[in-house]
Amino acid sequence: MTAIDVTGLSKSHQGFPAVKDVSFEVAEGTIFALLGRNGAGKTTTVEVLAGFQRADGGTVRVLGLDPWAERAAARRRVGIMLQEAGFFPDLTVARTVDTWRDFTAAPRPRDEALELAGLAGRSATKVRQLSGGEKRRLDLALALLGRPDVLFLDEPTAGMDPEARATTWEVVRDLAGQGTTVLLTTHYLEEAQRLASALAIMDRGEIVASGGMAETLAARSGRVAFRMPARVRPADLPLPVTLEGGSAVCRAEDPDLAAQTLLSWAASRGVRLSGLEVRTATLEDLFLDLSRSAR
Ligand SMILES: Nc1ncnc2c1ncn2[C@@H]1O[C@H](COP(=O)(O)OP(=O)(O)OP(=O)(O)O)[C@@H](O)[C@H]1O
Repeated sequence: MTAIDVTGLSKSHQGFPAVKDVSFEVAEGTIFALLGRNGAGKTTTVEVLAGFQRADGGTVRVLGLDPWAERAAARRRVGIMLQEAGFFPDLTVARTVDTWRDFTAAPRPRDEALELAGLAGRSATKVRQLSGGEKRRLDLALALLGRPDVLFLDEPTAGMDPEARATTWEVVRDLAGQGTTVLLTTHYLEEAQRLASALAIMDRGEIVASGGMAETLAARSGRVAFRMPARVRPADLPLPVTLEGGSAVCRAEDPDLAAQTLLSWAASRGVRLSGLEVRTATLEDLFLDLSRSAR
């Protein structure tokens, strides 16, 4: 079942086309990463999906509902964590959650939400005394209050230390395991690669790559890197390489095969390839390749 369906979405801000003809689908119970450089149009897309902004063109459906026209019905089933949280700084964490609970149908108990978001024990703290990462966690606790079927998380781990990030991703993974559909944006590509089963990369308002995570990465070149041996010139090697620092880097669809070719060449000449590193494409490779070609 498709939980989120975006077809031909476009949205301008004061004449500036922030999102142009964007289409993607998110399957129920999966984690989908919406990625892109600053200003690519991710937040605008999420805000349209969350019903905060009205699309200029195209169709958007969340659980079959139009998030703008059927906002009340959609809101009951989604949890939203945007980049700018509007908290009252003088309220305690507990009061903030309780105030939010009053507006939520069948909310989770306060302590359960705080525990889930990694804020257990901080109930009595005033919001102004929370760190940036802790404020993100409070935001997550509020997004989880209504046991949403769909969660929109716009840079949920911004400002968190590595341990807090890992805990947050664990929560997200558990929620998806229980059937929640999660659409998130993040600049932490390694974590997105581990967490999400599908992705779309946006650039200047358009989608430049999308699909299943595994398939999308498998279709990209992997790389073999090694320290360039003394007295060997790139032209001597059996495969084309680029020099990056002191390393020779060979991009290949099948990096294992490329490594074998290089190693047998080296063995036949009594050359040693040290620091050899073989890996399939990562999300970061894909992202950087796309950014380079977009420049
Ligand atoms: N309210 C607004 N008024 C005018 N321009 C806007 C507005 N909101 C966003 N924009 C512009 O639209 C473009 C897309 O912005 P958006 O916030 O959607 O990008 P993003 O991919 O979420 O970026 P980031 O990673 O920095 O959060 C940017 O060029 C931004 O300056």
